[in-house]
Amino acid sequence: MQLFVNDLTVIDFSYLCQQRGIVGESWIVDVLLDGSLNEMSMVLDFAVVKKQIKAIIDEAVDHKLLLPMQCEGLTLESSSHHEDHQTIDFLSDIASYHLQSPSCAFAQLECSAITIEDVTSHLTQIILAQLPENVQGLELTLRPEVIPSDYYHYTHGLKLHDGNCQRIAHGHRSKIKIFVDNKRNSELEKAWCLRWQDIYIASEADRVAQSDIQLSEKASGYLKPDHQFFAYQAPQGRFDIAVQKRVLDVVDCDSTVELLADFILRQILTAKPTLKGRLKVMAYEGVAKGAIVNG
Ligand SMILES: Nc1nc2c(c(=O)[nH]1)N=C([C@H](O)[C@H](O)COP(=O)(O)OP(=O)(O)OP(=O)(O)O)CN2
Repeated sequence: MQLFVNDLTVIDFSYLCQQRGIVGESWIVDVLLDGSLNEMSMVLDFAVVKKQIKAIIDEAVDHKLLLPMQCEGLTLESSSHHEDHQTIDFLSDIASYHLQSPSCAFAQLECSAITIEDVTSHLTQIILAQLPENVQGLELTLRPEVIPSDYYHYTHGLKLHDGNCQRIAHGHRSKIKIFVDNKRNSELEKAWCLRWQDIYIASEADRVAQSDIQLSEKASGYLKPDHQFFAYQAPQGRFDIAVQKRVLDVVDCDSTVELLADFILRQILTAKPTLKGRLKVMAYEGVAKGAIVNG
């Protein structure tokens, strides 16, 4: 007997990519279970699928930075600044990134590049080990949302969030809809998707001096003149990141989707003041959720 739950959850995360740097991503998860019926005549109670399997996925990869441990450009070490924190030095083809985070903000995968197949088999192993005996098979499908228009991939952290969004390098793959006089404007949408293609979005308020950043001991040997530094203390611990200007956008607000929508609107109006009163920005954060501003 098979049991399915489609759209069980959306995994919002970032990963290290040798070619693209740090990439924000959102994958929808569908689950198919294979098993015999239990004493309730069920393969598994939907409530258990929805709560327990989702919780396992959240704990394993959601809102984390996924690390391809066999990637040559990656070095992961224990932090010398804080217990249960780790540092990352990542030399990608387009920029170098240096981070310190509580260990729970990273997920290690034994592969050289993060792919849907690798994450699927990583999660399948973890979940199968925790299912009751009558469930013998598990087929997970991870899939990006089908988006017929432009979209961007961004990575950020929300220091004020009391949940996992405080992690300084988690991200999303998000579409954007921009309307002028109630009509979609693909030119503006394309421009923002180019600007925020594989971007790290930092808040000006989190900027720190180089002397105050806490990274690995070897990081200083890799830093370039265009590295910029951001750090904050949040409930899970201390977070630090050094990012090069070419893969960075610094906003004058927090990076909640409400404030990003407002940032986009303000930036468009600064460049094109004649659009005042005619604009609507609908910014998504991952799949099927976001914020709308008019102005
Ligand atoms: N009003 C807002 N709420 C939240 C924002 C935001 O910008 N505005 N942002 C976040 C985080 O950035 C987070 O990455 C997105 O959260 P979400 O995927 O909804 O998080 P959960 O894992 O809690 O939800 P699931 O349904 O379990 O995926 C949070 N909130």
